[in-house]
Amino acid sequence: MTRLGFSDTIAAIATAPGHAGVGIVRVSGPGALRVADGLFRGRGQPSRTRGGRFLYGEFVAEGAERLDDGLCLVFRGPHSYTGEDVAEFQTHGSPAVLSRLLARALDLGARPARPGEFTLRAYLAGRLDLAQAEAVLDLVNAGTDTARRQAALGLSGALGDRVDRIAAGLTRTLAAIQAMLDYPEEGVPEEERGVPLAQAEADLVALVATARAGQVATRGARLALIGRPNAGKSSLLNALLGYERSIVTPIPGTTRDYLEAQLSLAGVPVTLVDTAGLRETADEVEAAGVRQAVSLAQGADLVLALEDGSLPRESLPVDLPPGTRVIRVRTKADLSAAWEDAGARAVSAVTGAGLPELREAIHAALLGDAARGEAWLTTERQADAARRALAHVQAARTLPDDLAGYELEEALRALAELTGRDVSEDVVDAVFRNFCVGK
Ligand SMILES: Nc1nc2c(c(=O)[nH]1)N(C=O)[C@@H](CNc1ccc(C(=O)N[C@@H](CCC(=O)O)C(=O)O)cc1)CN2
Ligand SMILES: Nc1nc2c(ncn2[C@@H]2O[C@H](COP(=O)(O)OP(=O)(O)OP(=O)(O)O)[C@@H](O)[C@H]2O)c(=O)[nH]1
Ligand SMILES: [Mg+2]
Repeated sequence: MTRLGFSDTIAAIATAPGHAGVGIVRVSGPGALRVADGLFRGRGQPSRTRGGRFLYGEFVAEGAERLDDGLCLVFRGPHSYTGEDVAEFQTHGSPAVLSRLLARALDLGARPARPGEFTLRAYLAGRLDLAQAEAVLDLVNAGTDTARRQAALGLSGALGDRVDRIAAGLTRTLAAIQAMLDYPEEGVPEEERGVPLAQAEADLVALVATARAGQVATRGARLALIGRPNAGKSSLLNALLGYERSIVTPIPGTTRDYLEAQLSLAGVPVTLVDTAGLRETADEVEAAGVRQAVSLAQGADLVLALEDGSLPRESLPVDLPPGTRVIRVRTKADLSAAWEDAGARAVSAVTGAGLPELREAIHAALLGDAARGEAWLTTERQADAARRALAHVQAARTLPDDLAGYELEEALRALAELTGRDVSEDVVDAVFRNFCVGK
Protein backbone atom coordinates (compact mmCIF):
# COMPACT_ATOMS: atom_id res chain seq x y z
CA MET A 1 0.00 0.00 0.00
CA THR A 2 1.54 3.27 -1.00
CA ARG A 3 0.35 6.54 0.46
CA LEU A 4 0.41 8.30 -2.89
CA GLY A 5 -2.36 6.46 -4.67
CA PHE A 6 -3.62 2.91 -4.91
CA SER A 7 -3.44 0.69 -7.94
CA ASP A 8 -6.40 -1.44 -6.92
CA THR A 9 -10.07 -0.68 -7.15
CA ILE A 10 -12.34 -1.50 -4.23
CA ALA A 11 -16.06 -2.23 -4.09
CA ALA A 12 -18.63 -2.72 -1.33
CA ILE A 13 -22.30 -2.44 -0.53
CA ALA A 14 -22.52 0.95 1.18
CA THR A 15 -26.01 0.64 2.62
CA ALA A 16 -27.08 -1.39 5.66
CA PRO A 17 -27.89 -5.08 5.24
CA GLY A 18 -31.59 -5.72 4.74
CA HIS A 19 -34.43 -4.49 2.57
CA ALA A 20 -34.82 -0.77 1.96
CA GLY A 21 -36.14 1.70 -0.57
CA VAL A 22 -32.75 2.19 -2.19
CA GLY A 23 -29.43 0.39 -1.89
CA ILE A 24 -25.97 1.50 -2.96
CA VAL A 25 -22.87 -0.28 -4.24
CA ARG A 26 -19.81 1.93 -4.26
CA VAL A 27 -16.61 1.43 -6.26
CA SER A 28 -13.45 3.50 -5.83
CA GLY A 29 -10.05 3.45 -7.50
CA PRO A 30 -8.44 3.88 -10.89
CA GLY A 31 -10.64 1.17 -12.45
CA ALA A 32 -13.94 2.40 -11.01
CA LEU A 33 -15.34 3.84 -14.23
CA ARG A 34 -14.21 0.84 -16.28
CA VAL A 35 -16.10 -1.39 -13.81
CA ALA A 36 -19.11 0.91 -14.23
CA ASP A 37 -18.91 0.64 -18.03
CA GLY A 38 -18.99 -3.14 -17.67
CA LEU A 39 -22.13 -3.45 -15.60
CA PHE A 40 -24.21 -0.39 -16.46
CA ARG A 41 -26.14 0.37 -19.67
CA GLY A 42 -27.61 3.80 -20.05
CA ARG A 43 -27.84 6.59 -22.57
CA GLY A 44 -24.27 7.58 -21.72
CA GLN A 45 -21.21 5.59 -20.78
CA PRO A 46 -19.88 6.23 -17.24
CA SER A 47 -16.26 6.55 -18.41
CA ARG A 48 -17.36 9.28 -20.83
CA THR A 49 -19.44 11.14 -18.29
CA ARG A 50 -18.26 14.23 -16.44
CA GLY A 51 -17.73 14.03 -12.70
CA GLY A 52 -20.68 15.09 -10.57
CA ARG A 53 -23.25 13.67 -13.00
CA PHE A 54 -25.59 10.73 -12.77
CA LEU A 55 -26.96 8.45 -15.45
CA TYR A 56 -30.19 6.53 -15.44
CA GLY A 57 -30.12 3.03 -16.92
CA GLU A 58 -29.92 -0.64 -16.10
CA PHE A 59 -27.49 -2.89 -14.30
CA VAL A 60 -26.55 -5.98 -16.25
CA ALA A 61 -24.83 -9.18 -15.14
CA GLU A 62 -22.70 -11.50 -17.33
CA GLY A 63 -24.66 -12.78 -20.28
CA ALA A 64 -26.52 -9.46 -20.41
CA GLU A 65 -28.98 -10.56 -17.72
CA ARG A 66 -30.77 -7.46 -16.46
CA LEU A 67 -30.48 -7.19 -12.67
CA ASP A 68 -32.33 -3.97 -11.95
CA ASP A 69 -32.73 -0.43 -13.18
CA GLY A 70 -31.27 2.50 -11.30
CA LEU A 71 -28.74 5.30 -11.19
CA CYS A 72 -25.01 5.41 -11.78
CA LEU A 73 -23.23 8.36 -10.15
CA VAL A 74 -19.87 9.39 -11.56
CA PHE A 75 -17.19 11.14 -9.51
CA ARG A 76 -13.78 11.94 -10.93
CA GLY A 77 -10.78 12.15 -8.62
CA PRO A 78 -9.86 14.21 -6.76
CA HIS A 79 -13.48 15.41 -6.59
CA SER A 80 -14.98 12.49 -4.70
CA TYR A 81 -15.29 11.20 -1.15
CA THR A 82 -12.09 9.13 -1.44
CA GLY A 83 -10.27 11.53 -3.75
CA GLU A 84 -10.18 8.79 -6.41
CA ASP A 85 -12.47 8.00 -9.32
CA VAL A 86 -15.69 6.70 -7.78
CA ALA A 87 -18.79 5.11 -9.30
CA GLU A 88 -21.90 4.57 -7.28
CA PHE A 89 -24.78 2.31 -8.25
CA GLN A 90 -28.09 3.17 -6.68
CA THR A 91 -30.51 0.26 -7.03
CA HIS A 92 -33.76 -0.83 -5.51
CA GLY A 93 -32.80 -1.74 -1.96
CA SER A 94 -32.88 -5.51 -2.21
CA PRO A 95 -30.06 -7.61 -0.75
CA ALA A 96 -30.47 -9.96 -3.73
CA VAL A 97 -29.87 -7.15 -6.24
CA LEU A 98 -27.00 -5.66 -4.25
CA SER A 99 -25.12 -8.91 -3.81
CA ARG A 100 -25.36 -9.77 -7.53
CA LEU A 101 -24.22 -6.26 -8.44
CA LEU A 102 -21.26 -6.44 -6.06
CA ALA A 103 -20.33 -9.87 -7.44
CA ARG A 104 -20.40 -8.39 -10.95
CA ALA A 105 -18.13 -5.50 -9.89
CA LEU A 106 -15.66 -8.03 -8.46
CA ASP A 107 -15.77 -10.05 -11.72
CA LEU A 108 -14.88 -6.87 -13.56
CA GLY A 109 -11.69 -6.43 -11.54
CA ALA A 110 -12.59 -4.69 -8.29
CA ARG A 111 -11.72 -6.36 -4.99
CA PRO A 112 -13.85 -6.34 -1.82
CA ALA A 113 -13.17 -3.26 0.32
CA ARG A 114 -11.90 -3.82 3.83
CA PRO A 115 -13.79 -2.22 6.75
CA GLY A 116 -13.41 1.56 6.62
CA GLU A 117 -11.30 1.42 3.47
CA PHE A 118 -13.18 4.17 1.60
CA THR A 119 -12.66 6.52 4.53
CA LEU A 120 -9.06 5.30 4.91
CA ARG A 121 -8.44 6.34 1.32
CA ALA A 122 -10.01 9.73 1.99
CA TYR A 123 -7.64 10.09 4.97
CA LEU A 124 -4.56 8.98 3.03
CA ALA A 125 -5.52 11.35 0.20
CA GLY A 126 -5.48 14.17 2.76
CA ARG A 127 -9.21 14.85 2.42
CA LEU A 128 -9.88 14.10 6.11
CA ASP A 129 -7.63 14.22 9.16
CA LEU A 130 -7.68 11.29 11.57
CA ALA A 131 -10.01 13.03 14.02
CA GLN A 132 -12.42 13.64 11.11
CA ALA A 133 -12.20 9.99 10.08
CA GLU A 134 -13.05 9.00 13.64
CA ALA A 135 -15.95 11.45 13.47
CA VAL A 136 -17.24 9.64 10.36
CA LEU A 137 -17.36 6.47 12.46
CA ASP A 138 -19.04 8.32 15.34
CA LEU A 139 -21.59 9.76 12.92
CA VAL A 140 -22.45 6.38 11.43
CA ASN A 141 -22.91 5.00 14.95
CA ALA A 142 -24.71 8.05 16.38
CA GLY A 143 -28.02 7.05 17.92
CA THR A 144 -28.89 10.33 19.60
CA ASP A 145 -28.84 13.98 18.63
CA THR A 146 -26.00 14.85 21.03
CA ALA A 147 -23.85 12.13 19.49
CA ARG A 148 -24.76 13.34 16.01
CA ARG A 149 -23.93 16.96 16.87
CA GLN A 150 -20.50 16.06 18.28
CA ALA A 151 -19.69 13.84 15.31
CA ALA A 152 -20.78 16.54 12.86
CA LEU A 153 -18.57 19.07 14.67
CA GLY A 154 -15.66 16.65 14.48
CA LEU A 155 -16.31 15.94 10.81
CA SER A 156 -16.40 19.66 10.02
CA GLY A 157 -12.81 19.81 11.23
CA ALA A 158 -13.66 21.86 14.34
CA LEU A 159 -11.68 19.52 16.59
CA GLY A 160 -8.68 19.63 14.27
CA ASP A 161 -8.92 23.45 14.23
CA ARG A 162 -9.08 23.60 18.02
CA VAL A 163 -5.96 21.43 18.26
CA ASP A 164 -4.18 23.36 15.51
CA ARG A 165 -4.70 26.65 17.35
CA ILE A 166 -3.03 25.23 20.46
CA ALA A 167 -0.21 23.77 18.36
CA ALA A 168 0.36 27.11 16.61
CA GLY A 169 0.90 28.80 19.99
CA LEU A 170 3.35 26.12 21.07
CA THR A 171 5.24 26.39 17.80
CA ARG A 172 5.68 30.14 18.29
CA THR A 173 7.02 29.62 21.81
CA LEU A 174 9.33 26.86 20.63
CA ALA A 175 10.70 29.17 17.93
CA ALA A 176 11.29 31.90 20.53
CA ILE A 177 13.14 29.44 22.76
CA GLN A 178 15.26 28.13 19.89
CA ALA A 179 16.14 31.65 18.80
CA MET A 180 17.38 32.37 22.32
CA LEU A 181 19.40 29.20 22.80
CA ASP A 182 22.40 30.92 21.25
CA TYR A 183 22.12 33.71 23.83
CA PRO A 184 21.42 31.75 27.01
CA GLU A 185 22.34 34.63 29.29
CA GLU A 186 19.34 36.64 28.06
CA GLY A 187 16.58 34.05 28.44
CA VAL A 188 13.23 34.11 26.63
CA PRO A 189 11.06 37.02 27.74
CA GLU A 190 8.05 36.16 29.89
CA GLU A 191 5.52 37.38 27.32
CA GLU A 192 6.97 35.00 24.72
CA ARG A 193 7.25 31.98 26.97
CA GLY A 194 5.48 32.01 30.36
CA VAL A 195 2.33 33.76 29.17
CA PRO A 196 1.63 31.68 26.04
CA LEU A 197 2.53 28.44 27.83
CA ALA A 198 0.07 29.24 30.61
CA GLN A 199 -2.55 29.83 27.92
CA ALA A 200 -1.68 26.58 26.14
CA GLU A 201 -1.92 24.70 29.42
CA ALA A 202 -5.35 26.18 30.15
CA ASP A 203 -6.54 25.33 26.62
CA LEU A 204 -5.29 21.75 26.95
CA VAL A 205 -6.89 21.33 30.37
CA ALA A 206 -10.21 22.46 28.86
CA LEU A 207 -9.72 20.12 25.90
CA VAL A 208 -8.86 17.11 28.09
CA ALA A 209 -11.93 17.88 30.21
CA THR A 210 -14.15 17.24 27.17
CA ALA A 211 -12.96 13.64 26.75
CA ARG A 212 -15.35 12.15 29.24
CA ALA A 213 -18.35 14.01 27.83
CA GLY A 214 -17.28 13.16 24.29
CA GLN A 215 -17.02 9.47 24.97
CA VAL A 216 -20.22 9.41 26.99
CA ALA A 217 -22.09 11.30 24.25
CA THR A 218 -20.91 9.01 21.47
CA ARG A 219 -20.66 5.64 23.15
CA GLY A 220 -23.14 6.10 25.99
CA ALA A 221 -22.83 5.70 29.74
CA ARG A 222 -23.49 2.92 32.24
CA LEU A 223 -25.39 3.97 35.30
CA ALA A 224 -25.71 1.54 38.23
CA LEU A 225 -28.44 1.79 40.88
CA ILE A 226 -27.27 0.44 44.20
CA GLY A 227 -28.61 0.41 47.75
CA ARG A 228 -29.87 -1.81 50.52
CA PRO A 229 -32.75 -4.21 49.82
CA ASN A 230 -36.07 -2.39 49.48
CA ALA A 231 -34.39 1.00 49.05
CA GLY A 232 -36.47 1.44 45.90
CA LYS A 233 -33.90 0.71 43.16
CA SER A 234 -36.19 -1.23 40.88
CA SER A 235 -38.99 1.29 41.39
CA LEU A 236 -36.69 4.16 40.44
CA LEU A 237 -35.41 2.32 37.38
CA ASN A 238 -39.01 1.81 36.24
CA ALA A 239 -39.88 5.43 36.96
CA LEU A 240 -36.91 6.69 34.92
CA LEU A 241 -37.81 4.37 32.06
CA GLY A 242 -41.52 5.11 32.17
CA TYR A 243 -42.51 1.43 32.08
CA GLU A 244 -42.38 -1.58 34.39
CA ARG A 245 -39.12 -3.23 33.42
CA SER A 246 -38.03 -4.56 36.81
CA ILE A 247 -40.04 -6.54 39.38
CA VAL A 248 -41.03 -4.54 42.47
CA THR A 249 -42.37 -6.15 45.65
CA PRO A 250 -42.39 -5.21 49.36
CA ILE A 251 -40.13 -8.23 50.01
CA PRO A 252 -36.48 -7.24 50.54
CA GLY A 253 -34.20 -9.18 48.20
CA THR A 254 -36.56 -9.13 45.20
CA THR A 255 -33.90 -8.30 42.60
CA ARG A 256 -31.21 -10.97 42.55
CA ASP A 257 -29.71 -11.00 39.09
CA TYR A 258 -28.80 -7.63 37.64
CA LEU A 259 -30.84 -6.23 34.81
CA GLU A 260 -30.11 -3.63 32.12
CA ALA A 261 -32.37 -1.22 30.29
CA GLN A 262 -31.67 1.41 27.64
CA LEU A 263 -32.73 5.01 27.98
CA SER A 264 -31.94 8.21 26.13
CA LEU A 265 -31.35 10.94 28.67
CA ALA A 266 -31.24 14.43 27.16
CA GLY A 267 -29.55 13.00 24.11
CA VAL A 268 -27.14 10.71 25.92
CA PRO A 269 -27.57 6.96 25.45
CA VAL A 270 -27.70 5.56 28.98
CA THR A 271 -27.72 1.95 30.11
CA LEU A 272 -29.47 1.72 33.50
CA VAL A 273 -28.39 -1.24 35.61
CA ASP A 274 -30.64 -2.48 38.42
CA THR A 275 -28.79 -4.54 41.02
CA ALA A 276 -29.45 -6.79 43.99
CA GLY A 277 -29.90 -5.03 47.35
CA LEU A 278 -26.66 -4.85 49.32
CA ARG A 279 -26.65 -6.82 52.57
CA GLU A 280 -24.89 -9.65 54.38
CA THR A 281 -26.76 -12.82 53.56
CA ALA A 282 -26.44 -16.57 54.07
CA ASP A 283 -28.36 -17.20 50.84
CA GLU A 284 -25.76 -18.22 48.28
CA VAL A 285 -27.70 -16.95 45.27
CA GLU A 286 -28.40 -13.59 46.84
CA ALA A 287 -24.77 -13.27 47.99
CA ALA A 288 -23.62 -13.80 44.39
CA GLY A 289 -26.00 -11.03 43.32
CA VAL A 290 -24.58 -8.71 45.96
CA ARG A 291 -21.01 -9.33 44.80
CA GLN A 292 -22.13 -8.65 41.25
CA ALA A 293 -23.79 -5.40 42.34
CA VAL A 294 -20.53 -4.15 43.85
CA SER A 295 -18.52 -4.92 40.74
CA LEU A 296 -21.18 -3.35 38.48
CA ALA A 297 -21.03 -0.19 40.57
CA GLN A 298 -17.24 -0.17 40.29
CA GLY A 299 -17.41 -0.43 36.50
CA ALA A 300 -20.14 2.17 36.02
CA ASP A 301 -19.67 5.70 34.67
CA LEU A 302 -22.04 6.94 37.34
CA VAL A 303 -23.57 5.36 40.45
CA LEU A 304 -26.96 6.22 41.91
CA ALA A 305 -26.68 5.33 45.60
CA LEU A 306 -30.19 4.96 46.99
CA GLU A 307 -31.19 5.15 50.64
CA ASP A 308 -34.71 4.68 51.96
CA GLY A 309 -35.90 8.04 53.24
CA SER A 310 -38.72 6.55 55.30
CA LEU A 311 -36.45 4.49 57.56
CA PRO A 312 -33.65 5.45 59.97
CA ARG A 313 -30.47 5.93 57.98
CA GLU A 314 -27.88 3.18 57.67
CA SER A 315 -24.64 3.67 55.79
CA LEU A 316 -24.14 1.82 52.52
CA PRO A 317 -22.14 -1.37 53.06
CA VAL A 318 -19.75 -0.86 50.10
CA ASP A 319 -16.54 0.96 49.37
CA LEU A 320 -16.48 2.43 45.90
CA PRO A 321 -13.10 3.15 44.35
CA PRO A 322 -11.93 6.74 44.77
CA GLY A 323 -12.97 8.86 41.82
CA THR A 324 -16.27 7.03 41.31
CA ARG A 325 -19.01 9.49 40.45
CA VAL A 326 -21.94 9.09 42.79
CA ILE A 327 -25.31 10.76 43.06
CA ARG A 328 -26.94 10.13 46.45
CA VAL A 329 -30.70 9.68 46.40
CA ARG A 330 -33.15 9.73 49.30
CA THR A 331 -36.04 7.56 48.08
CA LYS A 332 -39.74 7.45 48.97
CA ALA A 333 -39.97 11.22 49.35
CA ASP A 334 -43.78 10.91 49.36
CA LEU A 335 -43.55 9.31 52.84
CA SER A 336 -42.57 11.27 55.92
CA ALA A 337 -38.81 11.76 55.99
CA ALA A 338 -36.88 9.88 58.68
CA TRP A 339 -33.73 11.86 57.89
CA GLU A 340 -32.50 14.81 55.82
CA ASP A 341 -29.22 15.37 54.04
CA ALA A 342 -28.51 18.27 51.71
CA GLY A 343 -26.17 15.96 49.77
CA ALA A 344 -28.94 13.50 48.90
CA ARG A 345 -31.67 14.26 46.34
CA ALA A 346 -35.20 13.47 47.46
CA VAL A 347 -37.11 11.46 44.87
CA SER A 348 -40.40 9.60 44.86
CA ALA A 349 -40.89 6.81 42.35
CA VAL A 350 -44.59 6.82 43.26
CA THR A 351 -45.44 10.48 42.66
CA GLY A 352 -42.54 11.34 40.35
CA ALA A 353 -41.44 14.18 42.63
CA GLY A 354 -37.74 14.98 42.19
CA LEU A 355 -37.39 12.96 38.97
CA PRO A 356 -36.82 15.90 36.60
CA GLU A 357 -34.13 17.26 38.95
CA LEU A 358 -32.54 13.82 39.17
CA ARG A 359 -32.47 13.52 35.37
CA GLU A 360 -30.78 16.91 35.20
CA ALA A 361 -28.21 15.94 37.84
CA ILE A 362 -27.41 12.76 35.91
CA HIS A 363 -26.99 14.73 32.72
CA ALA A 364 -24.73 17.26 34.43
CA ALA A 365 -22.63 14.53 36.04
CA LEU A 366 -22.13 12.86 32.66
CA LEU A 367 -21.56 15.89 30.42
CA GLY A 368 -20.99 18.75 32.85
CA ASP A 369 -17.33 19.45 32.21
CA ALA A 370 -17.59 20.22 28.51
CA ALA A 371 -19.06 23.33 26.92
CA ARG A 372 -21.90 22.53 24.56
CA GLY A 373 -20.90 24.38 21.42
CA GLU A 374 -17.31 23.15 21.31
CA ALA A 375 -15.71 20.20 19.59
CA TRP A 376 -15.01 17.41 22.07
CA LEU A 377 -12.51 14.59 22.17
CA THR A 378 -14.61 11.53 21.40
CA THR A 379 -12.16 8.62 21.44
CA GLU A 380 -9.71 7.29 24.00
CA ARG A 381 -6.99 7.61 21.37
CA GLN A 382 -7.60 11.35 21.08
CA ALA A 383 -7.86 11.76 24.86
CA ASP A 384 -4.56 9.94 25.41
CA ALA A 385 -2.75 12.16 22.91
CA ALA A 386 -4.22 15.33 24.47
CA ARG A 387 -3.22 14.21 27.99
CA ARG A 388 0.34 13.55 26.85
CA ALA A 389 0.52 16.98 25.20
CA LEU A 390 -0.73 18.56 28.43
CA ALA A 391 1.88 16.72 30.54
CA HIS A 392 4.68 17.94 28.25
CA VAL A 393 3.45 21.54 28.37
CA GLN A 394 3.23 21.39 32.15
CA ALA A 395 6.79 20.03 32.30
CA ALA A 396 7.99 22.74 29.90
CA ARG A 397 6.67 25.49 32.15
CA THR A 398 9.02 24.57 34.98
CA LEU A 399 12.17 23.76 33.02
CA PRO A 400 15.09 25.82 31.72
CA ASP A 401 14.85 26.88 28.08
CA ASP A 402 16.80 24.04 26.47
CA LEU A 403 14.84 21.29 28.26
CA ALA A 404 11.58 23.17 27.80
CA GLY A 405 12.23 23.16 24.07
CA TYR A 406 12.45 19.39 24.10
CA GLU A 407 9.17 19.11 26.02
CA LEU A 408 7.43 21.42 23.55
CA GLU A 409 8.61 19.29 20.64
CA GLU A 410 7.09 16.28 22.37
CA ALA A 411 3.87 18.16 23.04
CA LEU A 412 3.65 19.13 19.36
CA ARG A 413 4.25 15.52 18.35
CA ALA A 414 1.37 14.39 20.59
CA LEU A 415 -0.94 17.01 19.03
CA ALA A 416 0.09 15.95 15.53
CA GLU A 417 -0.81 12.40 16.52
CA LEU A 418 -4.21 13.58 17.68
CA THR A 419 -5.07 14.96 14.26
CA GLY A 420 -3.24 12.14 12.50
CA ARG A 421 -0.50 14.17 10.84
CA ASP A 422 2.15 12.15 12.63
CA VAL A 423 0.94 8.64 13.40
CA SER A 424 2.23 5.15 12.87
CA GLU A 425 0.45 2.74 10.54
CA ASP A 426 -0.53 0.66 13.59
CA VAL A 427 -2.53 3.56 14.96
CA VAL A 428 -4.21 4.15 11.61
CA ASP A 429 -5.02 0.44 11.30
CA ALA A 430 -6.48 0.43 14.81
CA VAL A 431 -8.73 3.40 14.01
CA PHE A 432 -10.12 1.90 10.81
CA ARG A 433 -10.56 -1.59 12.22
CA ASN A 434 -13.68 -0.35 14.00
CA PHE A 435 -15.44 0.68 10.79
CA CYS A 436 -18.00 -1.30 8.88
CA VAL A 437 -17.44 -2.50 5.32
CA GLY A 438 -18.66 0.06 2.81
CA LYS A 439 -17.74 3.13 4.86
N1 LIG B 1 -24.58 8.71 -2.19
C1 LIG B 1 -23.72 9.06 -1.25
N2 LIG B 1 -24.10 9.81 -0.23
C2 LIG B 1 -23.19 10.19 0.73
C3 LIG B 1 -21.85 9.79 0.64
C4 LIG B 1 -21.45 9.02 -0.47
O1 LIG B 1 -20.29 8.60 -0.62
N3 LIG B 1 -22.41 8.68 -1.39
N4 LIG B 1 -20.95 10.17 1.64
C5 LIG B 1 -19.84 9.43 2.00
O2 LIG B 1 -19.52 9.22 3.16
C6 LIG B 1 -21.29 11.32 2.48
C7 LIG B 1 -21.00 12.59 1.76
N5 LIG B 1 -19.58 12.77 1.59
C8 LIG B 1 -19.03 13.19 0.42
C9 LIG B 1 -17.97 14.06 0.48
C10 LIG B 1 -17.44 14.57 -0.68
C11 LIG B 1 -17.93 14.16 -1.91
C12 LIG B 1 -17.41 14.76 -3.19
O3 LIG B 1 -17.63 14.24 -4.25
N6 LIG B 1 -16.70 15.88 -3.15
C13 LIG B 1 -16.14 16.54 -4.28
C14 LIG B 1 -17.18 17.31 -5.06
C15 LIG B 1 -17.74 18.48 -4.32
C16 LIG B 1 -18.74 19.32 -5.13
O4 LIG B 1 -19.29 18.85 -6.12
O5 LIG B 1 -18.93 20.46 -4.71
C17 LIG B 1 -15.01 17.45 -3.84
O6 LIG B 1 -14.89 17.68 -2.63
O7 LIG B 1 -14.24 17.87 -4.67
C18 LIG B 1 -18.97 13.24 -1.96
C19 LIG B 1 -19.51 12.75 -0.79
C20 LIG B 1 -22.72 11.22 2.87
N7 LIG B 1 -23.60 10.96 1.74
N1 LIG C 1 -44.20 5.11 49.05
C1 LIG C 1 -43.22 4.70 48.27
N2 LIG C 1 -42.88 3.42 48.17
C2 LIG C 1 -41.89 3.05 47.38
C3 LIG C 1 -41.20 3.98 46.57
N3 LIG C 1 -40.25 3.33 45.86
C4 LIG C 1 -40.37 2.02 46.22
N4 LIG C 1 -41.35 1.84 47.12
C5 LIG C 1 -41.75 0.59 47.70
O1 LIG C 1 -40.66 -0.01 48.35
C6 LIG C 1 -40.67 -1.42 48.18
C7 LIG C 1 -39.36 -1.89 47.56
O2 LIG C 1 -39.25 -1.35 46.27
P1 LIG C 1 -38.26 -1.94 45.20
O3 LIG C 1 -38.24 -0.99 44.07
O4 LIG C 1 -38.60 -3.35 44.88
O5 LIG C 1 -36.91 -1.88 45.99
P2 LIG C 1 -35.48 -2.48 45.58
O6 LIG C 1 -34.45 -1.54 46.09
O7 LIG C 1 -35.44 -2.80 44.13
O8 LIG C 1 -35.44 -3.81 46.45
P3 LIG C 1 -34.60 -5.17 46.19
O9 LIG C 1 -34.77 -5.55 44.78
O10 LIG C 1 -35.25 -6.10 47.12
O11 LIG C 1 -33.20 -4.88 46.57
C8 LIG C 1 -41.88 -1.72 47.33
O12 LIG C 1 -42.96 -2.09 48.15
C9 LIG C 1 -42.19 -0.41 46.65
O13 LIG C 1 -43.52 -0.24 46.29
C10 LIG C 1 -41.56 5.36 46.66
O14 LIG C 1 -41.02 6.26 46.02
N5 LIG C 1 -42.60 5.66 47.53
MG1 LIG D 1 -35.15 -4.49 43.13
